[in-house]
Parts: sequence; C-alpha cells; structure tokens
Amino acid sequence: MTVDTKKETYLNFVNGSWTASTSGEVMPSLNPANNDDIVGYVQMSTKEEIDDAATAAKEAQKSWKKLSGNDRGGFLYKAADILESRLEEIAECMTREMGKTFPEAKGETARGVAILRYYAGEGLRKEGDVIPSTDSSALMFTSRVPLGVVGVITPWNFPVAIPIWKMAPALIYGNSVVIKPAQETAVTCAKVIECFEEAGFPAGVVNMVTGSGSVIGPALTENPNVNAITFTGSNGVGKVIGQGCLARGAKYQLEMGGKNPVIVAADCDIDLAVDATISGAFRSTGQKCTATSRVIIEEAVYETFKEKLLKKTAEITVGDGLKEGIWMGPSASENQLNTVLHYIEKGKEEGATLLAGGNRLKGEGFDSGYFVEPTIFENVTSEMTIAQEEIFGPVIALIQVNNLKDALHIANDVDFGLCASIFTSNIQNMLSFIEDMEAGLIRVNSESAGVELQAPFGGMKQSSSHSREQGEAAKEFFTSIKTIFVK
Ligand SMILES: NC(=O)C1=CN([C@@H]2O[C@H](COP(=O)(O)OP(=O)(O)OC[C@H]3O[C@@H](n4cnc5c(N)ncnc54)[C@H](OP(=O)(O)O)[C@@H]3O)[C@@H](O)[C@H]2O)C=CC1
Ligand SMILES: O=C(O)CCC(=O)C(=O)O
Repeated sequence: MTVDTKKETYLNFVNGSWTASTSGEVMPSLNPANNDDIVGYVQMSTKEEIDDAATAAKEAQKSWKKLSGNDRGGFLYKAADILESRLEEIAECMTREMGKTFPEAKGETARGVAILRYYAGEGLRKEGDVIPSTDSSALMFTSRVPLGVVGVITPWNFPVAIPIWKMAPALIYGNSVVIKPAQETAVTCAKVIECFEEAGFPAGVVNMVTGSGSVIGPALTENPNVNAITFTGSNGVGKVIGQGCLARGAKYQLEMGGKNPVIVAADCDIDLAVDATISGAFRSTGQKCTATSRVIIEEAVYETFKEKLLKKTAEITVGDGLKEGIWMGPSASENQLNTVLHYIEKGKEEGATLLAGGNRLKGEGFDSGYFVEPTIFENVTSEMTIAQEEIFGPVIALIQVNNLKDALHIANDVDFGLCASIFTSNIQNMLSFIEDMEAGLIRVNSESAGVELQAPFGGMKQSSSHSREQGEAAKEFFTSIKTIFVK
C-alpha cells in the first residue's frame, strides 16, 4: 500500500526499541467519523517479531521480578504521571481512531491513569498468608510469584483502559508483557506504550507488536516463552485462544461478550430507569461488553417507560465525537457498522417492531463515516436473534412481561452472564434479583455499564473464562501461589 508520508508509521516496541517489521507492510488506521482522515499507519508484523518480543520479555523478566514491589510500583507511578500529562492528546487520538466522544475518551484515559496508580500501590501490599501447620515446630506460609511472560490481546472498544488494566497488574506482580492491540486502535496503544517507555521501564519488560489477529495472535498464543494470555474480545476468538493455551498448558483469562438485561419493575423511579437505559445502551455507540441490550419491563409501566424512552432517544445528537454537543459517535469501523445493520434487518425479519432509528445516517457530516441511528425494537421475544446475540451497537430490544418472575426468567435466558441491572424500590425484588440473576456484575438502580477499577470484573456463563480482572482479583490470574513449609 502507498504510505502518506505526512502521517506517522507506528513501529513495534521490542526490547526497549521502536522496530520496523520485516514484512514492510502497513495498514492505515482510519477515523470512523471521517474515513478520509488517516490517524497513522500501523505495521502488519510477522510471527518472527512476536517471537523476538517474547524472547526479549523472557530475558527481561528475570531481573524485573527481582525488584521490590515498591520499585516496580515506582515505574507505574511514573507512567501514570506521563499518561496524565498527555491525556488530551491521547484521548483525541482515541476519538479519531475508534469514534467514542472526546469527553468519554478523556474519561477513559483518566481511568487508565487511576488504574496505573492503583496497581503501583499494590507493590506495597501483602503477598501471602501465614497458615498454622499441624506441626507446632514448623512455619507454613504462602507467597505469590509471577507467571513469567504474559501475552496481552486487546480489543478496540477501550483502547487505553483495557490494555492498562491488563498490563499494570501483570507488571506490578513481576511479569513482563507482550501486547498485541486491536489493529483498529493500535496508534492509541502505541501512544500508551510511549508513556511506559518514557517512564524508563527496563528494556524488554514491556513490548508491543501490531498486526493481524489471525496471524500474530496465534503466534503469541502458541509461543512457548509466553506463560499466560489475557484476552478481551469476541467469544469466537476467545475460545480459540483458550483452546490453544490449554493445549500447551499455558494459563489464560478470557473476557468476552455480554447480552446485558435491565429489568424495569412497576415500582421503580421511571425517569431514573429511562436515563440509565439510554446511557447504558447508547454511550460509546453501544460498543461495550457491559452495554444494555435488552430492557425487560413490567406491563403496568410499559407504555409510560416506552414513551419517555422514545422522547429522550430522539434528543440524542449523533456525529463526530470531537465536535461540541455530540453525544454519540459512529460505529468503530465499517465492519462493525455492517454487523449492526445486519442485526437490525434480522430483527425486522423475525417480526420485532422497529420503534426508533434503524438506519445508517446519510448526508452532510455523515457520508464519510459509519454512523447509525440509536435503535429501539419492541415486540421482541426471547428466542429472537436480537434478544440472544451480542450486537455491539446502539440497538435495544424492549420485552414486556407480566411480572418480575417472568422478567428474571427472560433475563437469564441467554448464553451470556456479564452484567445485569434492575430498577425497583422494593427490597424483596432487589434481593431476589441479587440472588437469582446469573451475572458477574449485579447493578441495582444503576445502569448496566459502570466498572470500578478496584472491584472484580468478569462474567458468568459464556461471558468469561470464569476468572476475574481488576481490583485485588487480578492477583489470582497474574500470580501463582507457592506454599512454603519450613522446619
Ligand atoms: N467483550 C468485549 O469487550 C468485546 C467484544 N467484541 C465482540 O466481538 C465482535 C468482533 O469484534 P472484533 O474486533 O473482531 O473482536 P476480536 O475478538 O476479533 O478481536 C479482539 C482481539 O483479538 C485479536 N484476534 C483476532 N483473531 C485472533 C486469533 N485467532 N488469535 C489471537 N488473537 C486474535 C484481534 O486482532 P485484530 O485487531 O487484528 O482483529 C484483537 O486484538 C464485536 O462485534 C463484539 O461483539 C469485540 C471487542 C470487544
Ligand atoms: O464498561 C466498562 O467500563 C468496561 C467494559 C468492557 O470491559 C468492554 O466492553 O470490553
């Protein structure tokens, strides 16, 4: 491909240096709000470059793990300060690369800073327990040791937060990392890696290789020097990665899709439920694994809820996320837009009623981007495709029920179990929901999306490989326990 020489080509970061791929191939990273805008070029790297990064990471980890947690934390604090000083620039790059609005991108970058500081502090927290032995003259205790080299495979929907919430705990517990970011947002990731470089991490501790997931993804998963893989993305790819790791005995962690319900009980604050549904479903153009995609409403308040929801949805401003006053940006890519339009057609074909939206936006300001209207279906039944499969776009299905028992049954009637929310003022309704809802994140009177960095994050059923990320829970994945007996 011909390279526009005015745009930067972002290289791989291997063993402390920015290196060119031997493939010589690059691909443009395009702005989904205006695909005439090339954000930069990223390399289509080869298996050999993954192998080089893994070898460097293996060597570097030997001395990295010997540092005290306090010293490792110092590097993370520095990276946090540098990221904070570049917050606006990196957030702007994120908006240009994947479309989320600038305020959302700034919020996410600030979250990256906070995650780095949280894990920097982990370097001074306890890493084991003393356990009484049956032998009164012995000392028995546990200690945590790093896994070695961690391969990090990330999606495009949180281009700063997800790489950081995987890399920061990996690093603080003494692992080195090789990250393969989503191609769509590899420029934003390269800028995050620049922050790590400037923070002075020893060469080889942090490495980044860009390229096609189907080529360098398996190279990373199958590399014998890589001891573990942490992945966020689609279920299809996650399962392939899990099988690859299992086959060679590597540790793996998969965070995948969701089909998250919101239950609207007759006794709830309807305005609160409407605002939370809109925010949960349409922020980031619905491109969150925690996004609301099914709204299950008791019949007594169905019409009132629907009317208010439609009124507020009509007020949403769609456009280029860098412009003032825009609330919802484009889908992140043409592929993603086509997936969303495909599901909208499927909804119509299967007999759901389109209440709002449903179209690609056309005309001035829209023609060079991948904009779709916020879309609402009603008369949706639980077996319809749009009630079962993850859409990853601004599309919601309204499902009317007679009572909360039916609501809970429908809420659980999917393969996923990431997050779920209920709006109610009745304590018994809340308690039943907390007890019987099959989801890793339970939210009451709050939108389905909303992850706090200090709390465990992950799903049940097909949403994850049953481990948890973030908060203290990250320690379970990124370390191995040694039980020590001394006599
Ligand atoms: N849970 C979540 O947060 C996310 C869910 N999704 C879901 O996935 C759908 C598709 O999105 P998509 O971006 O294609 O997600 P993918 O699962 O394909 O991509 C996620 C990451 O995995 C990489 N990858 C792709 N194939 C392999 C492989 N064989 N081995 C190792 N790594 C691989 C990708 O690389 P590359 O960039 O080159 O494709 C990317 O870095 C969305 O519509 C949505 O439903 C997507 C993103 C996030
Ligand atoms: O909702 C969030 O903040 C995180 C969601 C997430 O992890 C994802 O969409 O991949």
